[in-house]
Amino acid sequence: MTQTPSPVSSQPCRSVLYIPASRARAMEKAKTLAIDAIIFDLEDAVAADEKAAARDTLTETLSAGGFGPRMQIVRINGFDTAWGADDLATVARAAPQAVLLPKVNSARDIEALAKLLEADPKTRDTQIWAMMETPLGILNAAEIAAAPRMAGFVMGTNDLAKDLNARSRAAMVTSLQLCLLAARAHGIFCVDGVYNAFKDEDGLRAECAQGRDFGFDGKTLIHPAQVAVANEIFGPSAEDIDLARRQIDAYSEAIAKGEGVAVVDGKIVENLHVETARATLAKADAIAALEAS
Ligand SMILES: CC(C)(COP(=O)(O)OP(=O)(O)OC[C@H]1O[C@@H](n2cnc3c(N)ncnc32)[C@H](O)[C@@H]1OP(=O)(O)O)[C@@H](O)C(=O)NCCC(=O)NCCSC(=O)C[C@H](O)C(=O)O
Ligand SMILES: [Mg+2]
Repeated sequence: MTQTPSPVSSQPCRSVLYIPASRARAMEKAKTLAIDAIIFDLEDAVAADEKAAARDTLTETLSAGGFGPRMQIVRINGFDTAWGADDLATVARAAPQAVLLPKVNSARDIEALAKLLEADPKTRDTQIWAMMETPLGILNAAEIAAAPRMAGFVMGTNDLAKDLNARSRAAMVTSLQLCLLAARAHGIFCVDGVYNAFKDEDGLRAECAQGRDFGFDGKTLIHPAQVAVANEIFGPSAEDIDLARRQIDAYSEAIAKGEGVAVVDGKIVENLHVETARATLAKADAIAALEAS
């Protein structure tokens, strides 16, 4: 029997901001930013000799709270490094919603982490997100998405470009789409990689639009200046909402007349388009609720 994937939730995941866990002031600033999720980073953005202090700063910051509805995710170092085990102990103390494992290669990496989380009562409900950034991980995307506790993929396009020896985003499109296929098949979030040139708003806008059209839920970001563009591009526009309402109304009228198909703006509207329209409205409602909170 085929497994029915659970639908991706309407929970907004448009803007996912990385913050080095060593930067207390930046973590404080995040409480004022209109971001849907935060990745508190203990991995690449924190130098080796700052890791221990960053763990303490992170524990204090998350224990103090104040992040409201923003999803809290902690990126730890891998368990093949000297820091992974201590980072996981920090996750148990700081109690974020999710832990993000870098450089995931196979479902075994996730299963091992899930066992560790299961063993500690403080992390029994912690979800797992995976950095998709190695060639082997990309090839194993489907089994990784299906692994226990998996809630989301984050594309690591810097590491992936390095490992592929790629010089363009075009060279990574197959990898991005393999991860999207796996995420959609298993009903988990899939968030696009970062845009490194954080002062180039036009470039960011173009890459966000491409990521949205591919099907990503949102974009990982490295600077507050990138937040507004990601929220705009990955949220339904006024035109999207208007079209969704008109499609739902036209389809209801068609059904009332005993017809299975409506036409809106010269294009057919069937049941499947109405599902998409309802999802658009649900996302718009979720964003409005978030912004009102
Ligand atoms: C890139 C930065 C080092 C720039 O920092 P800075 O010079 O401090 O920027 P500004 O002076 O313009 O900052 C203005 C204010 O904004 C705050 N700020 C800056 N960055 C952030 C942030 N990420 N989150 C929250 N707040 C932030 C500053 O504190 C200033 O605030 P205030 O003083 O109150 O006015 C810096 O932006 C940075 O470190 N960015 C994150 C880098 C990072 O996390 N990199 C790792 C993730 S990317 C990655 O690893 C991808 C993946 O694995 C892959 O393989 O692709
Ligand atoms: Mg990386």
